[in-house]
Amino acid sequence: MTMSTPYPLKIRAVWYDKESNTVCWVNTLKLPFKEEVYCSNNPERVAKAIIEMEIRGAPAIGVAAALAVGSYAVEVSSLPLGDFAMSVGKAIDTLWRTRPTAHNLFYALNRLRMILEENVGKNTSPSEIAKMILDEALKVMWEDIESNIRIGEYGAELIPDGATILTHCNAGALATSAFGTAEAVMRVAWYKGKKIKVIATETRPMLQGARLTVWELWKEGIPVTLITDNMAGYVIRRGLVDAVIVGADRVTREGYVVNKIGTYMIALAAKRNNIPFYVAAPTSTIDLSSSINDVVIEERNPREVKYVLDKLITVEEVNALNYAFDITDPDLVTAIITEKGIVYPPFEENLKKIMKDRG
Ligand SMILES: CSC[C@@H](O)[C@@H](O)C(=O)COP(=O)(O)O
Repeated sequence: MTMSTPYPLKIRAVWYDKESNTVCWVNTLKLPFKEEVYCSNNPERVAKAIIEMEIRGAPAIGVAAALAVGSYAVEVSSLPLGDFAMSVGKAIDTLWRTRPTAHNLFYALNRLRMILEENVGKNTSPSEIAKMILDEALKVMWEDIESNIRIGEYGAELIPDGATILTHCNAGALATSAFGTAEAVMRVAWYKGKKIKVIATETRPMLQGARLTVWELWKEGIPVTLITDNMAGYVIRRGLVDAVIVGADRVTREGYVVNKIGTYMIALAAKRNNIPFYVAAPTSTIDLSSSINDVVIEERNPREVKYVLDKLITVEEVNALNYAFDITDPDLVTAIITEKGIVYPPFEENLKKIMKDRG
């Protein structure tokens, strides 16, 4: 399955290699210093890559997990049906437990689990089921790329020529399969000739902004300025920012946006200073079945806070908190840019409308 795209896919974060029947990914932990690629169809290895953040960003996690299950299903398709079903079910469970917050992971794995269960019930042969699962995983990947491009096209309309956009974390190609969400908006605006500039926050503790967003925009030729996270409020207050655009890991039915830790403070500053705060997210990130009270905010190893690029920066024994995500209230969000269109408040009502044909 291939797809021609109206814009170049200059960076691929996650893809399928047919020849070796593996999922391949760029190890984002090594960027921007080294472009290291790994390929595997071992669910445990891919799960480790997600947990340790070689692969990160909500859509990229979903696509990688789907392709891991798809390629693994093909790998074990010579097993008898019962053993095949058990092995693939176990692979889905392993990937399910990797990171708890991004909805895309559960969305993608649920699609594959449904195919497995339906067809095991019908006594379909393992090789046919494996093919269906792999095809579905590839569909998840292409849908992701397609959504990113649509998000870019819808979002670019909101961006005035010459605008300075502030973004947080990395919602670029490296957080998806190929094109990005918040960065898709910037890319398309840029390709359409809008002379935008971007301010990227460094995004402690894992530095996705400094390491990944800056690298991606640099490669694209889009002017980018790096700031520390704690500069965002002042930079906005000084009038240096025309709009904020971020991605999301999960959008709840009420329109709460769960995204990288630090997003909430930026949204507050944007509201206070009357600049728009946009969220770019595919519908695979929107979970109408979750209310804000159900959301699990991942807490990661405190070591990530105490060390920067493997260098200890504090007293080794100190306690550190490491919430990976925060929650932005719906009233701080100007609009959510999806592949189906731009959603404005009231979010609870309008998200429902846009999600109607998503099922
Ligand atoms: C298009 S990616 C949107 C989000 O996944 C992104 O902003 C983010 O918070 C990523 O967090 P990470 O911990 O790097 O996986």
